Amino acid sequence: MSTTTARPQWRGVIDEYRELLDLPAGVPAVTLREGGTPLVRSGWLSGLTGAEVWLKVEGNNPTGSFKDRGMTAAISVAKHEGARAVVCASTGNTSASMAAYAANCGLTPLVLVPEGKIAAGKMAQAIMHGAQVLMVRGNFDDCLTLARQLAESYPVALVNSVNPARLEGQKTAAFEIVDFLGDAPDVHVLPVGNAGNISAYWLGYTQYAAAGHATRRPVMRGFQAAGAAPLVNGAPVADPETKATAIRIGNPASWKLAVAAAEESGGRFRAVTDDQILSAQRELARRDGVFVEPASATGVAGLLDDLDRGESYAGLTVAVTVTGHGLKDTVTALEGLGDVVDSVVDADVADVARAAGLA
Ligand SMILES: Cc1ncc(COP(=O)(O)O)c(C=O)c1O
Ligand SMILES: N[C@@H](CCOP(=O)(O)O)C(=O)O
Repeated sequence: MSTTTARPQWRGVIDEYRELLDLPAGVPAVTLREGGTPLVRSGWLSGLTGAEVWLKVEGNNPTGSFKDRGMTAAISVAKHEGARAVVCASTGNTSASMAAYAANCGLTPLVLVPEGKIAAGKMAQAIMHGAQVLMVRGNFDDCLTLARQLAESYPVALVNSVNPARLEGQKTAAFEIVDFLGDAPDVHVLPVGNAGNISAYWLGYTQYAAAGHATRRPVMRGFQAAGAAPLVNGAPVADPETKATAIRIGNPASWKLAVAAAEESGGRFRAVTDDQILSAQRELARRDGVFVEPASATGVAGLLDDLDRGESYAGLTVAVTVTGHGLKDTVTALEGLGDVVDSVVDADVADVARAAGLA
């Protein structure tokens, strides 16, 4: 008989951090064991900056993005409170996540997305999990307005990040970073779209520091795509445009919380171009082996842009959230590479060796 003791499985963010989350007492967790994502040291960025740069790889969540941390909480509460159907506006990831968690507990998912602006992988996820997907002639901000109106007038629970349970779940990423590093980083860098995530991280770092688990809170630096940078411009953008479709958002719902996070932490928002984002995405894949979707590389692009501007990160500990998996949007990833099939060869070792430059 084997003497091996079974290792306890990661329980998902609600049961790992329940006492720190402001959720209804004893709410049963609808979980796909989200969270517990790796913090990978970036040799490339650490070398460039002279800092210790850690990537919080949120693409390793069950549906491939950080949204799962918030969705386990929002769907658990919705189910507990007797909802039968859930709705979200989405640029893709929220819908994939909502649909998966709704499927897991038997809720009916309804998704509103901007027509023609959703990466195929994300659309496939929502559809495979049984969501009804309605494509709206409008942008994400229009979709969110519609989703709010639906939830006000019809029996359907809204699970975008305006639902407070979402931020409760998402703040667990900050807890995990502190748990791993032993303290908060000096600086935290991340992409910003609807601005729920930067707000959730700040809540998490603040709560953990207040509870004595960290001696400090990081400086929060949020980066947006230049064509969709309302927080940088200080005004909503009517027609946001960027190849990083996940953050193609002109009027972030958590605007005030995000600005408070930046101001209270001594941080800021800056914009980077689509070329910078796509280049950062490629470099991260090639140099660190971490394949993220375009929007997810926005923080890395921002860090590189800061270096170009002469900003120093030397000697600091820096956390960079890379928010979603690269496989969600392979079309945009490959678009910039031209002909990706190097050459076709015969099934012949000499031919292969020649083509590979070995002979
Ligand atoms: C992959 C990805 N990264 C970043 C963001 C931005 O996060 P937030 O909307 O919480 O600012 C989103 C969604 O907006 C996203 O899907
Ligand atoms: N990028 C998001 C936009 C909606 O954000 P949410 O956090 O408010 O749900 C998406 O994936 O749809």
